[in-house]
Amino acid sequence: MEIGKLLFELLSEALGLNPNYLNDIGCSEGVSLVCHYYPPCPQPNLTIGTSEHTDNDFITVLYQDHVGGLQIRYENSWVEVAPVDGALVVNIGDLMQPTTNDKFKSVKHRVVAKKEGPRVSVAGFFSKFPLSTSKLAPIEELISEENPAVYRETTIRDFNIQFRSKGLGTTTLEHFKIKPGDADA
Ligand SMILES: O=C(O)CCC(=O)C(=O)O
Ligand SMILES: [Fe+2]
Repeated sequence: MEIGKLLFELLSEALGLNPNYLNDIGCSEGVSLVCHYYPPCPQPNLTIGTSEHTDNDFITVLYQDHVGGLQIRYENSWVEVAPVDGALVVNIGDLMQPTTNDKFKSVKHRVVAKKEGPRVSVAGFFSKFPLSTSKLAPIEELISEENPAVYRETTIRDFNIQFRSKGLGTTTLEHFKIKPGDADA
């Protein structure tokens, strides 16, 4: 929780906002921990550890052990995120896009299967209570005539319902994007 709060302060500053902004709107309100255990795989080329996806949260603080296998999508290729002893990986999640009007984009990632192992990782997902009816919309200070809102207003609850109806690896964000003609409707 402490690391998350500090990260949200830094991210607020990077957006040109008051350092408390993202914490005040509840980005660090809750964290859920998911522990993964990847057994050694005799034929890694036939399967995948965790399939390609973006996380359904504001940010993820991830611990991975020394085995490796985490990859992020960068400029149309998969890039290894090599384990660094004592380091945590921080990923931007989907909820950050409607919040920052696409200033921070969620990162696509996956975990490949390996002959070595087992591999253990612990992901801390910073979000709000899944059924929270609190507003999910671009921060007003980040919207202007030159930067109009990319997403329509929704709630954390409705975003999660949409996410769960489609499943991991799909783009929930597309559903909440403002499309040409929406304003006339
Ligand atoms: O095991 C990992 O390193 C990543 C797991 C992951 O992407 C997730 O839990 O969302
Ligand atoms: Fe993930």
